Amino acid sequence: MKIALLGYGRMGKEIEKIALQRGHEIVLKVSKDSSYDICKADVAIDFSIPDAAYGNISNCINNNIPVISGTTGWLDHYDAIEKLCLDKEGAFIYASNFSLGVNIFFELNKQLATLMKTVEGYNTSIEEIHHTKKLDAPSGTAITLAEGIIEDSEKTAWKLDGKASENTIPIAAKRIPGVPGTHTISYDSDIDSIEIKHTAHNRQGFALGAVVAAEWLQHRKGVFTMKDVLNIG
Ligand SMILES: NC(=O)C1=CN([C@@H]2O[C@H](COP(=O)(O)OP(=O)(O)OC[C@H]3O[C@@H](n4cnc5c(N)ncnc54)[C@H](OP(=O)(O)O)[C@@H]3O)[C@@H](O)[C@H]2O)C=CC1
Ligand SMILES: O=C(O)C1=N[C@H](C(=O)O)C[C@H](O)C1
Repeated sequence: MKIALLGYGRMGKEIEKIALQRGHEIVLKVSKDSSYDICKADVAIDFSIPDAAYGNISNCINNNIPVISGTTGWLDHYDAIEKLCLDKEGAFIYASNFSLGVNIFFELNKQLATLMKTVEGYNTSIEEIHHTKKLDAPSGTAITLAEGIIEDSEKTAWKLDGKASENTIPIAAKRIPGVPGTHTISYDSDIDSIEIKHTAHNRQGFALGAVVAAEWLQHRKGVFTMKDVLNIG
């Protein structure tokens, strides 16, 4: 597969290593806001910055190139991308987190939320820890986790770094040098606490998931998620 890397930072470089190991070719490496010819690629993988993701993704779809995006912090435009992709009969996958472990964790989070609905007296909260270079907060993964809880509980919204009301889930975003990504869901009562936690030890899982998703998407049309790719949930 000929892959275009839209964003050649920490993730772009990690994806390059894994793509080469799996026998693919990197035909384009884009960093900064520059013009580029996407048409030489079979598939594009966007791990750029929040302000650039919409432009990168729409450029791919308009040129009929299947595109994977892992960039977080641009989801105000997600519906517009979904519509563009369906109108143009393109192929697109967004995931806040491409790692297999986190996608299993997403399912575990939903199952725990369903169980916790049956008991009283627990306060729900989410904590995410990332490296200090991260541009957005809360993390896309923390938002997906909050949405998973909201789907099957009385909670209706999440709130960053503030005091949550009864129906909102507080998300604490911490920044510590070198941390690839740690997410914890806690249910605390006066009697006890229940926690589930995912810790990424490095970026390999995110990168492998993105390359596997690109391989899966190459010959498909439509808007998909990692649940489709991994066939879980
Ligand atoms: N979904 C997932 O599994 C994961 C998602 N992420 C997300 O991926 C994104 C990238 O993370 P990370 O690699 O750590 O960040 P980096 O800051 O290391 O890389 C971002 C890259 O995007 C480049 N860039 C800037 N403007 C543009 C543009 N217009 N078009 C293309 N590239 C551009 C930057 O170039 P320059 O340095 O020259 O400015 C830089 O190379 C973040 O949103 C992060 O949250 C991260 C890990 C996993
Ligand atoms: O910026 C990062 O590094 C990460 N971003 C993603 C997110 O916002 O959830 C995924 C992962 O946690 C690493």
